[in-house]
Order: sequence, then C-alpha cells, then structure tokens
Amino acid sequence: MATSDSVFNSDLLLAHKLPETQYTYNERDVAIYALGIGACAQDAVDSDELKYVYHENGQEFVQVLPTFSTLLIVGSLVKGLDLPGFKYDPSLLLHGQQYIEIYKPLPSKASLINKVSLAGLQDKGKAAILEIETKSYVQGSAEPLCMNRTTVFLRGAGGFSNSSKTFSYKNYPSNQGLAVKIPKTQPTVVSEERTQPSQALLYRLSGDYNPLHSDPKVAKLAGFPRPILHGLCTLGFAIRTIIKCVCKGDPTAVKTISGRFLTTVFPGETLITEMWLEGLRVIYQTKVKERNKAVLSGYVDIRGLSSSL
Ligand SMILES: CCCCCCCCCCCCC/C=C/C(=O)SCCNC(=O)CCNC(=O)[C@H](O)C(C)(C)COP(=O)(O)OP(=O)(O)OC[C@H]1O[C@@H](n2cnc3c(N)ncnc32)[C@H](O)[C@@H]1OP(=O)(O)O
Repeated sequence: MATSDSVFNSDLLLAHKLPETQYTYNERDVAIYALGIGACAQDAVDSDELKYVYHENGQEFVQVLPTFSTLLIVGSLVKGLDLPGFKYDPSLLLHGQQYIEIYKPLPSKASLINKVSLAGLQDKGKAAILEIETKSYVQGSAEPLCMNRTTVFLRGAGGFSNSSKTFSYKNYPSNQGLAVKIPKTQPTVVSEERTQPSQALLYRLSGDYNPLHSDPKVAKLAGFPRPILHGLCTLGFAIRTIIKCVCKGDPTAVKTISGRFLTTVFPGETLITEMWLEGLRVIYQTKVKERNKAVLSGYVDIRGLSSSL
C-alpha cells in the first residue's frame, strides 16, 4: 500500500508532461530483436523467418516485425518513471498488457521521436495499474509510425485513493486493449515452439536490461524462483507465430495487437499458441506446455486474409 510519505496527488500527476524521447535503430537491431523472439531458432533457413535477419540484396532489405515497435519505448521507460504525486516500488513492477497500433510498415532503420503521455491509472487495492502511451514519429515527419500503450501492474502500490471513491483515470476508448474472451470452439490453428533456456539473456540485448530477467538474486527478491522471461519476448513469439500461420509470413499485414500477460513464463518453457479467426481478427491464447497454463491472451487485427485459410 502507498505509505504516508508518498501521498497521492492526482492534480500534480495529471498535469505532469512526460518528456519526449529519441530512439535510433538500424538493421542490426532489427535482426538481434528477431533472434531474441525466436526467429529461425527451429530452422535457420525457414523463408518465413530468415527475412527478419538476412536479405540476399543487403541488410537494408530485412523485414521488421511489428512487435519491434515495443522496443521504441523500452530505452526510455524500462528504468521506471518519476511521476510527481504518485510513488511505487519499481522492483515490484510487472508488465500487465501491451496494445500496439501500426500505421505504416516499420523501416529497417530510422531515427524516431517518441511522444510519451500518461494514459491511465487505477487503484486496484493490492496494486496500481499504470498505463503509458507512446506515439512514435520518424524524425521530421508529422505522421505517426506506430503507437504503443504499456500497462504495468504495480504490486503493493494500490490503496492510494484519497477519498472514499476509488481513483480511476483512463483517457482512451474503453474497447481498446480489453481482456479477450477465449472461444470455446477448437482453434483454427495451433503452433508449438520451445523457448531456449538462454532466451531472456538473448532478448535483453534488444534493450530491456532489467535484472529481473537475468539475475537469480533479483528474481528471488521480486518473488520468483528464478529469472523470468520478458513479457514482450513472449508477445514477440506469439505474434511472429500468428504472422507465419495466418498472415502467410507478411509482417505488414498486422494492424493492431493487444496482449495481456496472465502469468509468468520461465526461459526454456514451451509455448503453445492457439489461434481463432473471427473475420479480420485473430483471437489468440499462448499456454506453457509444461505447466498447462495460459500465460498470454489477446487479439491481432489484420489488413487482409490469405485465401488458404
Ligand atoms: C511505471 C513505470 C514504467 C512505465 C512503463 C514501462 C514500460 C517499459 C517497458 C516494459 C515493462 C518493463 C518491465 C517488464 C517486466 C516484465 O516483462 S514482467 C514479465 C511479464 N509479465 C508477467 O509475467 C505478469 C503476468 N501476470 C501476472 O502475474 C498476473 O496477471 C498479475 C499481473 C500479478 C495480476 O494477477 P492477480 O494479482 O491475481 O490479479 P487479479 O486479482 O486477477 O486482478 C486484480 C485487478 O487487476 C486487473 N488485472 C489482472 N491482471 C492484469 C494484467 N495482466 N494487466 C492489466 N490488468 C490486470 C484485473 O482485471 C483486476 O481488476 P478488476 O477486475 O477491476 O478488479
């Protein structure tokens, strides 16, 4: 719970302007990210995946996975944020949800400006739910390239509401990023992939160096028996699989992605992703095979559907 030295001040918090950040990346970052989310891990010459790490005409032609856009925010936010009027313990932070809109195909290299804002804060008693929105623009362009909304679950930071009315602030449409209902029917497609025991160590090279994912002592302090996989790595596995199974390997087919992290994944576990096609929406659920537990669920909206499905 919030302590007396951390009195919540909603006026201060809601008036606070988060600074713009910059992010520059190149083809090497794109390829390292793709390897970090398991591209080519089962088959190094899989033509649906090799294009994310290699192109015969040169690296500038590598294709960029839509979830690469999640990295644009990590550099500036992963160490946490100083928010006036609201206190939390960053070591107890868990990634709760990610919502992504892709407006244009991501280039293989770019310099970007990120406009960051507070999108939500809710007092859930035992925890606080904080949402940060990032709109990314190629430097010099007025048109956004993509938008990411990150929801973090701040364990122990709830119970801060000043009045008898529980504090709840959200500045985006209520139908965006909701938890999905998993259909009771058989999935249209199912895919299985094992993560490597070193998966988090490889994924962190893309910029999220939080020791929760690499240091056994830090993981224990945060309440886990060993380092856990980055939520965005699990999301990357699931969306790459959906692109392969539903979008005929075309990463530009993805328009919107929503994912809720249901429980933690440990590196080395096997991910089974079940997919249901509902028009141009793919509902998906990812389970850890070894524990038969759902770890991630959400939806992907696509621009078109391959005729073979
Ligand atoms: C703050 C500064 C930073 C800001 C932005 C930073 C962005 C930086 C980039 C990314 C983040 C970096 C850090 C990364 C960390 C990780 O990757 S951690 C690994 C991935 N995440 C996980 O493994 C979490 C998996 N999920 C869980 O363990 C559980 O779902 C939970 C989050 C612990 C919640 O479970 P529980 O305590 O049992 O909650 P409930 O009692 O069921 O629900 C309480 C209310 O909270 C709502 N809720 C539940 N789960 C989520 C969720 N995943 N996301 C959002 N909201 C959630 C739930 O609906 C309940 O609300 P009400 O229904 O209104 O009561």
